[in-house]
Amino acid sequence: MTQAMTRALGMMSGTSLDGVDAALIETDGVRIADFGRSAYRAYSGNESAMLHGALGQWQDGPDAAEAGALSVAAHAALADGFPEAELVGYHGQTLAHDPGGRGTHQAGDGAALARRLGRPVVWDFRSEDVRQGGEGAPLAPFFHWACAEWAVAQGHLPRAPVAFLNLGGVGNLTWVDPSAPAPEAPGACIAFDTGPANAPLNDLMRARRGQARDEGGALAALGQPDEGAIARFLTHPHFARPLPKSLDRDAFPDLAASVAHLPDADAAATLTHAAAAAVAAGLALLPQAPDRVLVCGGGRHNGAMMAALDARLPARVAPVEEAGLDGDMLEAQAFGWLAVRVLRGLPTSGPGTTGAPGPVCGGRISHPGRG
Ligand SMILES: Nc1ncnc2c1ncn2[C@@H]1O[C@H](COP(=O)(O)OP(=O)(O)OP(=O)(O)O)[C@@H](O)[C@H]1O
Ligand SMILES: CC(=O)N[C@H]1[C@@H]2OC[C@@H](O2)[C@@H](O)[C@@H]1O[C@H](C)C(=O)O
Repeated sequence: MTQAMTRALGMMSGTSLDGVDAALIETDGVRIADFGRSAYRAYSGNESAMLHGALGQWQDGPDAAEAGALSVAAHAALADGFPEAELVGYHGQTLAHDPGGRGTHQAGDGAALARRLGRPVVWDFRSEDVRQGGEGAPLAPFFHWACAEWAVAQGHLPRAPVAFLNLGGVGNLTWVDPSAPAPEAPGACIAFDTGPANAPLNDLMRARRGQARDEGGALAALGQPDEGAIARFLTHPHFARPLPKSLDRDAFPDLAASVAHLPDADAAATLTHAAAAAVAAGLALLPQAPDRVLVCGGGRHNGAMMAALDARLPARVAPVEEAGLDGDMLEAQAFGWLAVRVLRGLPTSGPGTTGAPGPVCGGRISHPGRG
């Protein structure tokens, strides 16, 4: 039986703390019928500074309520431009993530957003997975299965295993078999957080140059990576952990310290190559290497990062646009697609993606007027 399609708006504000992405998607929570328009709202300097100051805080932290209110207001302003969306998927701002300890914290009250928008909002996507013993992240992998299935149907990809690599503040990778009948089917998706991606590089650029990022990878392209520092970085326990696994944004404090003595360009090149080396270390743990790695997220705009991946991965590396997808909006689309899955009672994660013991139906639905 064919399920009705829902037009959902997915919204994501990632670990880079640069702003909020929003994108429309039409789906039954399994297949993608259509992608829609999208928008981005950058955080102001003050907003970004506020959120940076709140990083690491839990629900009872001194700035958590203010960060949550900021997040709700920013998302509401963006969602107002999408009156056609029947349902909203709201990720919230991750401030802390420690699935084996205190849990995971995405600031922002979805019930407040639902009241403000007068539309149902699906939110708190990660807690249930953590409660059931999973990592709570990454959650885009089931959507990567849907993207692969869509791209195969459109003739953009062969029906063969492929990997999606997201390079945000943190990196995550999904190995997908588009022949699998559903994302929760055993063997359909294997996913994990690769390591730091852009966050340490952004922090370096902010500290040394007063800039938000290494535009295009121009600075890193002028430097030489310190291979000794990269080899030490790869001794971090994360890289020996079995898949799947997730990370907090600031899980690698020693990495920044290891480039402190280097000139700016060499420091940028080292952090860029460290991100790529982390991906290579993760790929080596997969039972079957993909022959193509499709890159999404802001890091694919960094030429030095793409060159480093090309040099270090045993696979062909290409932006996800090669498969007809929008690499800047994939995560926002993911949370629209996941919102529809929550509405339909379908699983949002499972053993292959978060290490949960079985399929997990995560997410909470808040209806306007009902809380
Ligand atoms: N033109 C560019 N040149 C260099 N780097 C870029 C460019 N555009 C984006 N980036 C990098 O990508 C980052 C944003 O990526 P993205 O929006 O995918 O991350 P995010 O959604 O915040 O994070 P996450 O995937 O961790 O949740 C920027 O902070 C910057 O480091
Ligand atoms: C806890 C958390 O917010 N994790 C983010 C972060 O940013 C990238 C990586 O680390 C990934 O695990 C996740 O985001 C994406 C959207 C995910 O869940 O797939």
